[in-house]
Amino acid sequence: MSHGWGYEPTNGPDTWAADFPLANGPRQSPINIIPKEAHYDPSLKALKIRYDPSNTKGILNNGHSFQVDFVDDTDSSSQQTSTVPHPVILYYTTLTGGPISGVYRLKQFHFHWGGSDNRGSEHTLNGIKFPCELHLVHWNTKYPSFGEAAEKPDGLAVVGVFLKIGAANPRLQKVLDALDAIKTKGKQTTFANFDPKTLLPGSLDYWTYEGSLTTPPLLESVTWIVLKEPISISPAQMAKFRSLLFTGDGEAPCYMVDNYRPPQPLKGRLVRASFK
Ligand SMILES: NCCOCCOCCNC(=O)c1ccc(S(N)(=O)=O)cc1
Ligand SMILES: [Zn+2]
Repeated sequence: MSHGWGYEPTNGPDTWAADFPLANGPRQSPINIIPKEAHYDPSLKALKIRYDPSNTKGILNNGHSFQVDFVDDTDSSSQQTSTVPHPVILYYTTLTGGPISGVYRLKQFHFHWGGSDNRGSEHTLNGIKFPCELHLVHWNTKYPSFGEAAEKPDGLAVVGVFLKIGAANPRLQKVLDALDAIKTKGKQTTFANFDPKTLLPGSLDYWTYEGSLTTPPLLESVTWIVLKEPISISPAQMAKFRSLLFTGDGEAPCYMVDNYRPPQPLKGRLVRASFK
């Protein structure tokens, strides 16, 4: 029985408003970015992504995409074991600067992609779709948890990176090699320390606007930071993404492709550019 939101005709983006009325809200994502209509804002700071030897928690096929999860809380469970109190030293990957104030902590990154190279990204540039888009999801540490932050207008910050077809990207290889172990919905596997900064392009020039989660519950809590410079992915590496399944073990297999929401109305929002 097919239930729950997805990307098929019966449960895809055009049907989401029925269960998630925010779908027609005033600050929905993604959007089409028109560089000529973006406003250069000299007060925007440079993005600062500080990678500490943070514990990459694992990699998961959640039935909509796959995500690499990071330790983003003081893991209380590990403090219960020993009788002798020991400091649990946890490092976090944090985002500061840019359009945001305060410290946002990386929770996970994931991708959206198409069934062929002419589509797949969520944000578009002058109406152009890229074959794939990376999202690095961070939450504002002024709130106690991701779940709480996700309900606040300044709770989340997602860095979006376009991927374009080109030479094989060695930085993706470690992620790609893990996909064999998470082919179907619900599968997860461990994933050793991974430096998410290695996935970023040379330039951190960006566009920024106030938006939302691009999947249900579509919460309007995201400051979007979309990088101007894409990173590369090869056709063979794209094929690896497309070999994942939306479906779980034992279900009729359905390839995980076209897991992107199309651009939403701007509704008067301003898109600012960090560069001229
Ligand atoms: N009170 C509980 C609220 O829970 C938070 C809601 O999020 C549930 C899971 N979804 C996500 O975490 C989530 C994260 C990022 C993106 S996206 N594609 O906008 O980057 C989409 C979805
Ligand atoms: Zn996303």
